[in-house]
Parts: sequence; structure tokens; C-alpha cells
Amino acid sequence: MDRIGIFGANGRMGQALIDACALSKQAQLTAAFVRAASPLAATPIHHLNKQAPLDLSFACESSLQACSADVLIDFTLPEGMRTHLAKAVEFKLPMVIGTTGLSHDDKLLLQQAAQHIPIVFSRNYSVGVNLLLNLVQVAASKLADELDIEIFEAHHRHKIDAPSGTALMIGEAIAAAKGWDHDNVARYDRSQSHEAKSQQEIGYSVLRAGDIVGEHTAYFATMGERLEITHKASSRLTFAQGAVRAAQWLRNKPEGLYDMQDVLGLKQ
Ligand SMILES: NC(=O)C1=CN([C@@H]2O[C@H](COP(=O)(O)OP(=O)(O)OC[C@H]3O[C@@H](n4cnc5c(N)ncnc54)[C@H](OP(=O)(O)O)[C@@H]3O)[C@@H](O)[C@H]2O)C=CC1
Ligand SMILES: O=C(O)C1=N[C@H](C(=O)O)C[C@H](O)C1
Repeated sequence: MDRIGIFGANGRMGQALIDACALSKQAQLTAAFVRAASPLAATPIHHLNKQAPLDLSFACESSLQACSADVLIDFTLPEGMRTHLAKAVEFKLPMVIGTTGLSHDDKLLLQQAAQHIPIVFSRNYSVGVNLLLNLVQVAASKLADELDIEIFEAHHRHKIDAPSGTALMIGEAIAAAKGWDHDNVARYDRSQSHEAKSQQEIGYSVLRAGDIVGEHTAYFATMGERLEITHKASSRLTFAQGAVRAAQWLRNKPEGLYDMQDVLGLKQ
């Protein structure tokens, strides 16, 4: 059994991760951390799998040293991720990270930490999106140069970062296939632009509404035809089960920075 510790255990993804551990035959949830000030600390956890009740309470993050986890999972906010990453390095524990909205400096922190512990970082843990990354690279490299490339994403009303981590990951994959520098070709806002778009750009658009779990479409449009490659997630359990799979894959790996394509064997 792989013993799993979860940060942000009371969040939307935290709850889904608790359910994913309960449904797994190989992973056992041994620590479900909440912030030090959380009123949930020391209260019992409820989860989907009612047939096998979970005999565990939420724990305060500061009790990490005393917990018995083999791998830690973080789906929180960038500030939380930074704190949790430092703890994982201190206690030499492998870590799976799904938090999005990370800055350039945060990504450098990940690289530094990966010199000491093994880390899987992915902005999307679903199988479908990781396959889509390969498909958009084929489309970007095989279709004509006279191509308009746009990425649309839709998420629930609570999501803070925009564009989503997945949308940026798709854009970065397309830019790599085209040999472009993503930061130079990404267009997030056309409201101040007074000219027609160039074909050497990747446009992003964002929708936030209701309870949408996560939808992404890459558009490849030219005169007379348009290819759309879409992924729709309908349950957070998809991401959570992917993260638990990554945690199991990560155990006993050497230090280094891995992603979900490594876990799934999809690297081209
Ligand atoms: N890579 C992937 O496949 C996916 C990534 N995500 C990403 O996961 C993250 C979480 O999403 P979601 O679960 O919807 O968000 P929620 O807001 O529902 O949950 C966030 C959790 O993080 C905790 N948290 C926030 N800040 C800190 C901090 N500074 N220290 C410790 N804990 C903190 C919150 O605690 P409290 O309740 O006390 O505030 C809460 O438990 C987002 O970045 C999202 O984009 C989401 C889905 C899939
Ligand atoms: O915040 C979310 O909910 C999600 N975030 C991730 C992202 O930013 O891409 C992944 C997924 O789409 C859900």
C-alpha cells in the first residue's frame, strides 16, 4: 500500500483526492491536511465510499513531521504550494503537484526542489488532456502555415487563475511544435489591438460560469476549414485518480521533475 498525504484536503480537489484514495486498491490515505487555523482540524472525514468508512480525521499542516505518508499531493494555491514544497524537501518526501497559476519563480523553485526529491508537476492529471497535448502538436506541425490558432477554456465560477494551467500547457505544446517562443506569441487580450491578427500568435479566451469542471478547445482554422480538438472533464475524480496514479508511479523514483506524460508513457 502507498501511504498518501494530501494538502488542501477540504478543497474541491482535496475532497476528490480523498474519494480517489478510498476507491483505490493500492493507495491508502494516511494524512489529510488543512491549514493551521482551520476549524476542520481533528474533525472526522466523510467521503464517497460509504461501504468502507474512513477512520481518519483532518490534520493540521504543522503535524506533517508526525504523519506516516510515503508521498504528498498538493492541489492548493501558489502560496500554499511553496510552503508545502519546502516541507516535502525538508522531510525528503516525493510530491505530486497540481496547483496552477504558478509564476516563473515558482517554476524555478520546483526545479530546485527536484534536485532533492522526485516531483510530478502537471497542470492537468487527466489521460485525455495528456493525449490531447500530442494531438495538437501533430495538428500544429502538419497543417498549413496560413493558420489561426486559438485556445478556449471554460471553468466554474470559483476558479481564480486565467487562462487555466491546462490552456497554457496546450499553448506551450503548440508553440514548441511550431518552434515559437510561447511568451512572444501568446495573446491574452485584443481590446487594445487595432489591427488584424497575425498568423504567428496563439490567442486565448476564457469563460467562468456555474459549475463547469473544465473544458478546453484548440482551434486550427484556415480558409475553408477548421479543426477543433476538445477535451471536456465532467468529474474532478478524473484529475484526482490521475494524481493518485502519479503518486504511486513516483514512489521509489530518483529525484527529478516529471510530468503526467512521463507517468502515462506518452512522451514523444
Ligand atoms: N492539475 C490538475 O489536474 C488540476 C488542478 N487544479 C488546481 O488545483 C488548485 C485547487 O483547486 P480547487 O480544489 O478547485 O480549489 P479550492 O479553493 O476548492 O481548494 C483550495 C485548497 O487549498 C487550500 N489553501 C489555499 N491557500 C493555502 C495556503 N496558503 N496554505 C495551505 N492551504 C491553502 C484551501 O484551504 P482553505 O479552505 O483553508 O482556504 C483549500 O483547501 C487550483 O490551483 C486548481 O487550478 C484543479 C483541478 C485539476
Ligand atoms: O481549477 C480547476 O478547476 C482546474 N484547474 C486546472 C487548470 O487550471 O487547468 C485543470 C482543470 O481544468 C480544472
